[in-house]
Amino acid sequence: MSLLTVAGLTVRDQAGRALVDDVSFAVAAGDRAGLIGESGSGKSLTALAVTGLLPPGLTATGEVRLDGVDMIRAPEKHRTATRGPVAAIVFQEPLTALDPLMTAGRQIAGPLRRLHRLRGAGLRAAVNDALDEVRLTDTDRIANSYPHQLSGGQRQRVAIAMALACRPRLLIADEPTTALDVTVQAEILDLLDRLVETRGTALLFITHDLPVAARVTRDTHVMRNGQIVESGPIADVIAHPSHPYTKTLVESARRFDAALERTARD
Ligand SMILES: Nc1ncnc2c1ncn2[C@@H]1O[C@H](COP(=O)(O)OP(=O)(O)OP(=O)(O)O)[C@@H](O)[C@H]1O
Repeated sequence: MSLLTVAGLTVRDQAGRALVDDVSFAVAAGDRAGLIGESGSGKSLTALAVTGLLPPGLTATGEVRLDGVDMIRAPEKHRTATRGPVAAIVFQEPLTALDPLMTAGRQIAGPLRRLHRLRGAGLRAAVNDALDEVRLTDTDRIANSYPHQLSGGQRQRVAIAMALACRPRLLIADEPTTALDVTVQAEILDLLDRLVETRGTALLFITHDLPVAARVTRDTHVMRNGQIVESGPIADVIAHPSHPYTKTLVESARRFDAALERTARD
C-alpha cells in the first residue's frame, strides 16, 4: 500500500463548482512526486485536501488515504493524529507557517514538544540539530530571532526545519522556492533534495516550474483546470509530452534554455 493514495478526489466550492476534478495519484514511501501546473490549476487545494486542511466552505469527495487513514471521512481527531507524524507541509511564503510573535526556536520546539514529548536540555538540543540540518549555522542567534528579523531564505529554512523536525514520512512542498530570489531558490532546492534523500522522506512537490520539478521529482502529474491531464516519469514527460498543455510547458522551458545559451554565447 502506498503512503499516500488519492483516488477520484474532487473538491467543490459552495456553488458546487469542481476546483479539483477527479484527481488520482499515489506516492509510495520514499518516493518523489510532482504536481505541476499553472496558477489556479488546483495544486494547492489538492495538497490541502490530502492533509485534511481544506478551507471552510470547500468540500472533498473521493478517496484520500494517508498512511491508511481516510483523510476525508475520518473524525478530525484521527486526521490530526495522522497529519503531525506522517505529513508536513512547507508553503511558498514561509510567513504563512511561522507565527510573527514567536521566535524561530520556539516555533521549531512546538512540534518536538507535542509529538516527541521533548523538554528542557533535550528539546534545546533537538532545536539546534534541526537548525543545523537546514544549514543555519548561527543557531543561537537564529533560534532567538523573530521571523521579521530573518531573510526570506532563512525564514524558509526555519519553516523546513519545523516541518522536518519530527521526521514526517511525507513532506509536501507547495512552491517552496517561488517567493525567493534565484540563488536562494537553488540553495533551498538542494537542501530539500539532500534532506529527503538522506532520510528517505517521501516528497510531494508542487510547482508551476517544469525545470524545478525536473530537478527534484521522479514522477510527475500535470494539472490543468483542476484535472490531471498527464502523468509519468518526469524524464519521459519532458521527452515525449502528449497533452497540448504539457507540450507548451516543455516548449517554453526549451525556449528559455535556448535564450540563455544564446545570451551566454553573445
Ligand atoms: N477557499 C477557496 N474558496 C473558493 N475558491 C477557491 C478557494 N481556494 C482556491 N480556490 C479556487 O480554486 C482554484 C484552484 O486553486 P489552487 O490554489 O489549488 O490553485 P494552484 O494551482 O495551487 O494555484 P497557485 O499556484 O496560484 O496557488 C482556483 O480557481 C482558486 O481561485
